[in-house]
Amino acid sequence: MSKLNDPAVRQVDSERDYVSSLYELLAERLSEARVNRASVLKAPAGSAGEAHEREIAVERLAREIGRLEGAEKGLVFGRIDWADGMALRIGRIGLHREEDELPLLVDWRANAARPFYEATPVHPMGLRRRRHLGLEERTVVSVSDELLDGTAPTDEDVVGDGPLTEALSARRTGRMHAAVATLQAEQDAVVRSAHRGVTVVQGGPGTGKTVVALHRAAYVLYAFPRAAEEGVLVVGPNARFLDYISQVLPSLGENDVVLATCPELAGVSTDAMDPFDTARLKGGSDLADALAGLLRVHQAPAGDFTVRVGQELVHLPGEEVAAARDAAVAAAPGHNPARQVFRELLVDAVTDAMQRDMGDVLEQIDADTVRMTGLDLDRFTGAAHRRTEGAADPGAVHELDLDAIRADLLEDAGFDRAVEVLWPRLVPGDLVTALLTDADALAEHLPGLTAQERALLLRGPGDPWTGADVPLLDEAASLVDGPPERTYGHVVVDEAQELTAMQWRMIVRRCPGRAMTLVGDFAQAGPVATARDWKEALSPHVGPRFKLHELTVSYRTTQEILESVRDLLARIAPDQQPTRSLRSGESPRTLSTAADDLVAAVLQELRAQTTAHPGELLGVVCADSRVSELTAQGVADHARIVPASEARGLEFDGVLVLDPEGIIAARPGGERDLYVALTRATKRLCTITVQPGIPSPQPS
Ligand SMILES: Nc1ncnc2c1ncn2[C@@H]1O[C@H](COP(=O)(O)OP(=O)(O)OP(=O)(O)O)[C@@H](O)[C@H]1O
Repeated sequence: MSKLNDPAVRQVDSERDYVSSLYELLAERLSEARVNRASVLKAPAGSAGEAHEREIAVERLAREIGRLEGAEKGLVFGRIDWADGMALRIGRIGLHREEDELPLLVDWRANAARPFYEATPVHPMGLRRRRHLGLEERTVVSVSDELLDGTAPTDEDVVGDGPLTEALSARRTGRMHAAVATLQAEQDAVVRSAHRGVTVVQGGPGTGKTVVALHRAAYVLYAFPRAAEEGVLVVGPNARFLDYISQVLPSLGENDVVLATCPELAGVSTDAMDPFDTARLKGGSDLADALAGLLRVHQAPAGDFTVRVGQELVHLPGEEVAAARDAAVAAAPGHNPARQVFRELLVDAVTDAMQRDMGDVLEQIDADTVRMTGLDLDRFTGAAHRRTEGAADPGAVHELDLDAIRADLLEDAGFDRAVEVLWPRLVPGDLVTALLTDADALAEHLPGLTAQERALLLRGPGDPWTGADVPLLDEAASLVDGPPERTYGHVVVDEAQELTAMQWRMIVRRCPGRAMTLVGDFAQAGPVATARDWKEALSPHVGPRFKLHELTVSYRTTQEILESVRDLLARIAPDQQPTRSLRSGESPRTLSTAADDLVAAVLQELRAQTTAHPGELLGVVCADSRVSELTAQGVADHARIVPASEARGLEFDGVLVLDPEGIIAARPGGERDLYVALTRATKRLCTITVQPGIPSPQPS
């Protein structure tokens, strides 16, 4: 068949004009936005108000430019056709010629695009055909059709290998790509869910949990304007992972999502690590109770309050102080803001007491005058008001004085010092230090721990903060200064099985509306995770109010690799059903070497793989302690070296897992680290075991 008669070529040609007109429209919109921004920037801003408005307009236009630029690559990827001939093109963003016209390109998140993801031959949703378009730069290079209504293909249809197969067999680049063109129905159901509360996604390795989490973030921005206005946050386990996923949302035209690790959220940077036992203990929610208990010790615990005002000593009884404390705690979240309220209440109480005392003194003077002179001064001065509590006559002389005294007291350093004794101002870190450096405080506030466990928590006053201290510092900050200023309308957490109870608290604090998408796999939990399942992790925050979805198909790990880890999975997560895979490939291989020869064996294997499969992305996963030696020996020239503790979520075409026993032994729960390591490859897996018993061959 000549090329011209080939239906695939004809269909590709027929799509090209339409797609190039979409790119022209995109370029037009982009240049309009750039021109608008330039003219806004040029316009003079006379007043501060105008300058502010200008800033807002520039920001809005910059966002729009970012959105349009982000959508450039793979702008349009789909088309749906109804039996009556109507067709819609689906793409990363929506494009209209005029606002009130039908869109030339429908945003993938729009309702109109739903059938593209949801229609099946069993439920075609009125569609005849779903078409995927493959683009190179701005040109259509392939089309691939699925017929959904049972009709036979015509010469306008190009039925072939699905685009999913193509997407899955593409080489890995070290950065995750959007899967917007090939989201599968069970994934799309989560992404597009109308549920605004807590959505949980459980699934084995490679089932697309990260894909779902990120596309869900983009969907929330599109479909839930209120949440979008309040901002969307994506939390990941470490910087390496955030870098891996960093391109996905911008490529969906979304540049405003905040990506952060827990330490970044807390604004604390630290490399120091606790031993795992200590870290796990620090992750328990009883630490939050302990910090709150310790804080209460600093909030007017008991006793009277006596303060000098001018020449007077004013005394407040303990009950009055306690009432002020309770009112302050109820009025303001946070120790320091509540201290301010407490101080004001004490000022009121002191001035009231002075007023009472002054009334008593005046009464005494009146009585003495009557006794000594027989004159009733009140009758002459009409000053009976002065004994009343003042409201009756705001002009009363001593009432004005009391106002002045109140104002003076609020400014008075001596008064503040007296308050400081009852309710000191605190710095969050000091509260954590006060708990963790004092064996008595630990014993008092963590009565549920054994002496041995408390000893694990004890730290020296000058010790650096560790990763496990970060949520404690954040907790202390919220106890001391009140809730975080920056909160979000929707929070997405990836690798959520990793979070400790204390980390959950810091994340939930940033999402007052409890609108979250949480994805993870408890079979992959690291050594510090404190919960074993979603219920345990979430019930303190939302009780049973979360919607659980399960993903069942792996799009990364081949069936052969999944088979090879089946026994391991049964040991680490006996309740979990093995995932099935859409991919099949080579059987995993195992090599064995003497300890001294490990690096040489790694280099040899990497060279062999590079020669056999040029251009593929290779990863070497090993116990963390081996990273520096491998780097020094040049392994990083051939592959990415990934410490097992940071392998979660990542993937490579080919993976070498070094010394599995070493990975298991490196940390508690090491079998789960090994499971993560063994499930990172999309194509081939090679495990190199170390046999210390085998001596290295001696050069002859
Ligand atoms: N619908 C899809 N279309 C194309 N590729 C997909 C799809 N779903 C998942 N993938 C690909 O499969 C791989 C695994 O996806 P992802 O990382 O989201 O899985 P995961 O469940 O988060 O894995 P892990 O449990 O290891 O963290 C990625 O390369 C991803 O791009």
